[in-house]
Amino acid sequence: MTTLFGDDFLERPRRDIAPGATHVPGWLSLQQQHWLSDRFREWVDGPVPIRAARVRGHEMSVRTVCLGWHWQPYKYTREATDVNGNRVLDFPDWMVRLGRKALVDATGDPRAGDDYTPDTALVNYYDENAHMGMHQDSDERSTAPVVSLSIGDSCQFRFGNTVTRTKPYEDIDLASGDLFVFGGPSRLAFHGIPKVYPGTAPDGCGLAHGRINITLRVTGLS
Ligand SMILES: O=C(O)CCC(=O)C(=O)O
Ligand SMILES: [Fe+2]
Repeated sequence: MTTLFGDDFLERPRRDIAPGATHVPGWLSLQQQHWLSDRFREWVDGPVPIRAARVRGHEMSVRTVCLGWHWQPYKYTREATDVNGNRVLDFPDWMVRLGRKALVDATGDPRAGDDYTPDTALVNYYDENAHMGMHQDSDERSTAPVVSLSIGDSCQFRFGNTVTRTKPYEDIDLASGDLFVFGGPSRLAFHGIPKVYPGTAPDGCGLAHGRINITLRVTGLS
């Protein structure tokens, strides 16, 4: 029998990791994960193909496609000048609503999303060998929170401090459907993905291999 509040739910409660940083396991239903996986395939086939950004001459192992604004190290542009020059897809209205709901659910404050209008999404794809080094999300001019969604294989997520990319940090597993929000005093915390756990994507999430991560952000640009 499957129950709504089975072991998985009880073992992985919502948890504050640091002030302003909250992990909400299982936030997206399987159906929502599947729907987002389908959208991912449309974005990949959009005007700007998914690509590995080059950071100081090295290709990242993660590949990224963007909505609203195109991120390239270390700026946002409307046109993907480091790919094919095309303008990226518009940021969808439903993603604004999704971001607002995420803040409400992560904080428990029904008003937490009222002033939140994300205008860019970085959509990352990790194959089984991909990882992301410790970094800050600091190319945005706004201090509004980052909303992060995970679909597919689980990964190890390292969430650190705002001063150094080294310890203290905490390692947390992010699974398919999980929400992670970091804002306030944690907005500029260093974080990274040391590894993906291949073969851990749940049946029905819409992704057979690898991991999709979607981060919603406010660029502060106009
Ligand atoms: O994949 C993740 O969960 C984090 C991605 C990330 O930190 C980023 O895109 O800046
Ligand atoms: Fe990041």
